[in-house]
Amino acid sequence: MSANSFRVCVVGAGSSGIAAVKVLAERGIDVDCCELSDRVGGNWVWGNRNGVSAAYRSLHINTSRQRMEFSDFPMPANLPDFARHDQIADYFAAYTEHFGFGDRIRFGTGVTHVEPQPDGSFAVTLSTGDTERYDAVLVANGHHWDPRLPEPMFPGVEGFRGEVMHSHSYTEESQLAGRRVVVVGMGNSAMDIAVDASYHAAETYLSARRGVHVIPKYVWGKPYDQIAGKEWLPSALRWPVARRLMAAATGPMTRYGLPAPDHKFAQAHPTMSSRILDRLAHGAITPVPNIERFDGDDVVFADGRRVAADLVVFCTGYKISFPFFDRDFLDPSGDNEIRLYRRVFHPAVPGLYFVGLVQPLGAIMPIAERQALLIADHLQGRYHLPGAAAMEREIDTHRRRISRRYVASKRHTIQVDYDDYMRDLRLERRRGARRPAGRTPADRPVASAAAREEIPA
Ligand SMILES: NC(=O)C1=CN([C@@H]2O[C@H](COP(=O)(O)OP(=O)(O)OC[C@H]3O[C@@H](n4cnc5c(N)ncnc54)[C@H](OP(=O)(O)O)[C@@H]3O)[C@@H](O)[C@H]2O)C=CC1
Repeated sequence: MSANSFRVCVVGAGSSGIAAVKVLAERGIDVDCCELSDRVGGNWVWGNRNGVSAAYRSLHINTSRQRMEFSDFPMPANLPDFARHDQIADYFAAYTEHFGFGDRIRFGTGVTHVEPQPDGSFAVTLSTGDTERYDAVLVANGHHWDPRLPEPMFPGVEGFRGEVMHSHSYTEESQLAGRRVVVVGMGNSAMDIAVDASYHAAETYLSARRGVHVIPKYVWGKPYDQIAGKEWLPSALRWPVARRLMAAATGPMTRYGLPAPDHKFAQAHPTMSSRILDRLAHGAITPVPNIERFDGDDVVFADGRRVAADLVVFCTGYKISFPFFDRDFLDPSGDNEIRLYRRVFHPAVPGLYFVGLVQPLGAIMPIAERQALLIADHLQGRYHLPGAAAMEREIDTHRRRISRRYVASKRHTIQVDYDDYMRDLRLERRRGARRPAGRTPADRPVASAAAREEIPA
C-alpha cells in the first residue's frame, strides 16, 4: 500500500452493497467489493449461487416499486407495483450495468476474515486465500441469511416423525405438496409460505405466538406504503392515519380467526399480505396458537389441540451475523444487536461502516443509498462524527426508543421507521458537515490528503 493509496472494501454485492459501491466509485474512491455469488442482488436472486439467499419461487416484495427504487434509477414502469424476485434481481443488475461499476466487484470471492490492524487499516482475507490491506471496510453482508430457530426448541422435537425446517430452506411449492404443513410465525415469510401451502399442501396450519396487524398491499386502490409514507409527515400523524386506514380496510384480525394483536399498529415490523386474509377467509388455512410440544407424529398447540403433521416450517426470523469478524471483536449473537452511531458508524473503530443493517418499516435500498452518501462524505473528510460520548448517547437514546416503541423481540433490535430515518440521515449529513473534525478517534480522516484531492467534488 503506497502512502497515497486509499482502498475501501465493501463486503457483499446485495442491494445495499451495490448502492455503496456505486456512490463510492462515483466519488473516485478506490473501492473493491467482494461477492461470493456470480451476480449482484443477494437475497433477491432465487437459487443464488452464494447459497444463502432466502428467496422462494413465489416471492414478491412487499414494498411498492416507487418506494424501493434507487433515487437516480427508476424501476421500469412496466413492472408491477410489487415486483417479483427475478424482476428485482434484474433491476439491480441493470443498475450495476448502467452506472458501470461492475468491474469493482470481485465475483466468486467471499470475505472470510476481517482483522483491524494497529495502524488503523484492515487485513481482509478472501476465500481465495489472499489477504489484502484496506483503509476502510463497509459491511453489507445482509441480515436475512442466518436462520434463527426457536431458542429453546420446543420439547419432543427429537422424536417428531415429520420434517422440521426453517423458512430459509424453503425454495418452492413442491416442498409442501400433498403434506400436512404447520407454518410457525407471523412475519412476512410465514404469510407467504402459508399462502403457498394453502394451494399445494394437504392441510395448512398457521401457528402464532402473538397476533399481528396484517396490512393489505392496497388501500383505496393505491399501494399501502404510498399513502402515509412521506418523509415530511411526522410519525405522530403518519401512524394514526395508517392505523385508521388499515382498520377500515381489514377490520379486526379476530374476524379471520387470528389472535388479537397484543400491541398497537406499527409497534411491530409490518406483516404485509393481502392474500393471507383471503386464504383464511376461504378456510384454506387454519390458525392455531403457539406450539407447546411435539409428540410422535403430532404437533401439540398451547390450547391443547393436536394435529398430525408431515412438515413444520419455522418462519422464526434471522440472526445478525458477521462470520468474518473474530467473536471477541464483534459478536451480535447474544441480543441480536450492535451499537452503531446512526446505525452506520462503529463508534470506536475508525473506518468500519455498516450499510443496510436496519430493518425498516419500508424498503432498504434508498436507505442504503443515503447511508453510503454519509460514509462517502466521511471518507472524504466532508462529514465529521460527534465526540465519543455524544455517539454513545445517540445509540442509547435510539435503543430506548426502540424498546419503548416495539414489541420486545429479537426481530426488532435494528428496526427503524423508514421516513423518519431517511430524514435523519439527510439532516445528519448536514450536521456532520458543520462539525469540527477529530472530536473522536473514530473520526480520523481516513482518506489521505492525496486521495481527497483526487476525489471530484
Ligand atoms: N415479500 C417480502 O418482501 C418478504 C419480506 N420478508 C422480510 O424478511 C425479514 C424476515 O422476515 P421473517 O422471516 O418473516 O422473520 P421475522 O423476524 O420478521 O418474523 C419472525 C416471526 O416468528 C415469530 N417467532 C420468533 N421466534 C419464535 C418462537 N420461538 N416461537 C414462535 N414464534 C416465533 C416472531 O414472533 P414475535 O413477533 O413474537 O417475535 C415473528 O412472528 C423481514 O424484514 C421481512 O419483512 C420476508 C419474507 C417476504
